[in-house]
Amino acid sequence: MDLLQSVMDSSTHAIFILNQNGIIDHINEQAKTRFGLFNHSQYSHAAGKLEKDDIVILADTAIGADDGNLRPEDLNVLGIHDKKIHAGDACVAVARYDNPECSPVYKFYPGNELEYLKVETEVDGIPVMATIKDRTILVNIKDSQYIINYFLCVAQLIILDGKTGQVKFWEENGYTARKEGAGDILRGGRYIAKSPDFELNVVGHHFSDYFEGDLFETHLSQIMNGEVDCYENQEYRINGFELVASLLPVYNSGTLQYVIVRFRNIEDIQMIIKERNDAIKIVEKSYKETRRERNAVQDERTFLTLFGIGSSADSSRRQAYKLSQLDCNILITGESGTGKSFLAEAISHVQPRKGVFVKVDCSTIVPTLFESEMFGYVKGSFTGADPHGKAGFFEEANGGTIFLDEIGEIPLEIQTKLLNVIQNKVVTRVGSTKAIPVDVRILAATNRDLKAEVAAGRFRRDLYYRLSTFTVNLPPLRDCPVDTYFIINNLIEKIPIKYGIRKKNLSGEAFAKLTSYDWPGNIRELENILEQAIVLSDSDIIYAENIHLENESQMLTMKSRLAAEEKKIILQALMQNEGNKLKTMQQLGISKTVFYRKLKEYDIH
Ligand SMILES: Nc1ncnc2c1ncn2[C@@H]1O[C@H](COP(=O)(O)OP(=O)(O)OP(=O)(O)O)[C@@H](O)[C@H]1O
Repeated sequence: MDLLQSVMDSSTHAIFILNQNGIIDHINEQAKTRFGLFNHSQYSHAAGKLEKDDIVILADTAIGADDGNLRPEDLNVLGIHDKKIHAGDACVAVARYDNPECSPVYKFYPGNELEYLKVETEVDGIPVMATIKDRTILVNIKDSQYIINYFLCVAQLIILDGKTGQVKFWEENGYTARKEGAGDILRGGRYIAKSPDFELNVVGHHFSDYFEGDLFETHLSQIMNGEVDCYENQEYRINGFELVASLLPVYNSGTLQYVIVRFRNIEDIQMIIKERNDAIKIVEKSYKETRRERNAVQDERTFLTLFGIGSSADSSRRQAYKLSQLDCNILITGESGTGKSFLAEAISHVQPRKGVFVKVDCSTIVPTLFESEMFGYVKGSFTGADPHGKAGFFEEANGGTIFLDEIGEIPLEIQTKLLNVIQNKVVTRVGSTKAIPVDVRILAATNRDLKAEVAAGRFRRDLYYRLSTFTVNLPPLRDCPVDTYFIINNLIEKIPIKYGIRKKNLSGEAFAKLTSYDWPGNIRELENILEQAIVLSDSDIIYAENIHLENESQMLTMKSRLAAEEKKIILQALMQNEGNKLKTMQQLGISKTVFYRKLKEYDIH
């Protein structure tokens, strides 16, 4: 055996080496096993085809998928003419081939959500049982058992000789490569002999002669044409198997010589796919169950889907939806990053009130400009003002909604004016005495404990009661881990769109890593981590090692360190300028707005 072959065989990966024309030059033992290129069982059968009166046992988890393109009409040869059976349905049947006088025994299950399907019968005194359960197809014929495990879909076809009752064919891994899918055989195709020493020799043949997969073929031809450098850890469907492969070209003096096709360790992949499918199944199940209970309007469904129907934080979101339909003011509370702004925008989309949505981040407004920014000013009110005067945020939001984010930051004197707006539905511009009527819905949010702020005299009690009549509290992510599933699902759709990249999938392990973390930074932190993982990972699958939770905390530390440095610089500059703020901001080269925001952020008086 040559050295290259020994090296390849010692790998845990399935490897093919293709020449520059796509012809298989080398294949290792793992690849032969993976694709069923040799017979696993100790039994043999001769080559042949279906004959009239043969007994056929068919168990297919999804008609038309990984079964040699079986079509519902192909079942006619088994005496099954059922218009209710469609492509994608699961089906189990025991029947005679090409004998219209014999009635088939069969069951089918619509769609691909099959959990259990079983047929038990007797043909010519031979007991037969075929079951699809727990990702396994099990067929019992007298005392023999035939088992095929699957992850997405598979079909088992067993043929008993119509005269002798002897088993003359059964499916084994590799049936697609051998063109022995159930569809091929029911349509009259021949099957080759199996024996314990049988091996299908694919070396010297084009890869696509035996292995089918559209995306894989596209990528392979891109590599062959030199359009793409390489593909690493991409998800492909080949001969019905979900696989992860890398396509690595080998050049000699600038000319393509070979393409190494390396499939990741099979056990790994099967585990990853199983974990992911299980996790998704659990989520989908709880989603469907809750949906079944409800008979809600489309808007409510869309609204709740954003946050995860059936999640533990569901009650606050349902409450938020109900409140959105009333024209009342709403206070949204919750720790930083729990999605308060996101919820406010969602409310504005589903509420009956139309008009503009004006978002105001109260923490970024310089105290001296608060009044004019909020309520506007008339011409000549103060130096530096727009000579024509200006409408404030409330006037801008007239007829629509204003979202006051970080409402706990509003200075006391402005709180009084805000109360006036709420009670009398009018605003008075700075420099004017004229009251302008405004019709505005107020949504407000804070991560502060406003009750404590009231007790400390920093927030007006009457304003607090006005705002908090309808309060929605968003719990932190750690208190409702189920929400993480839904948010992850939203984010893995949203992030690739934001960055204009392909959608990526999470491995089961990555999913588990994300859901077992307690997310002190809530959804914002989860979003940052997922963004990093999705944008920076090279493959279409996000593995656990792509999720950098520790790095994130280092990044936060870095952020807080930078903030501490910035505060130090501002304090030093203030000292040098003996507290003169104008001189300090000039020395630092920052605008008045930024300077005052920093003073506030770092609590410098
Ligand atoms: N249900 C959700 N699905 C997807 N992304 C979400 C969801 N809720 C929030 N986000 C995202 O999480 C991030 C943080 O949300 P948001 O800014 O609304 O939090 P917040 O509570 O207002 O934070 P802060 O108090 O710090 O202002 C945003 O980027 C937002 O788009």
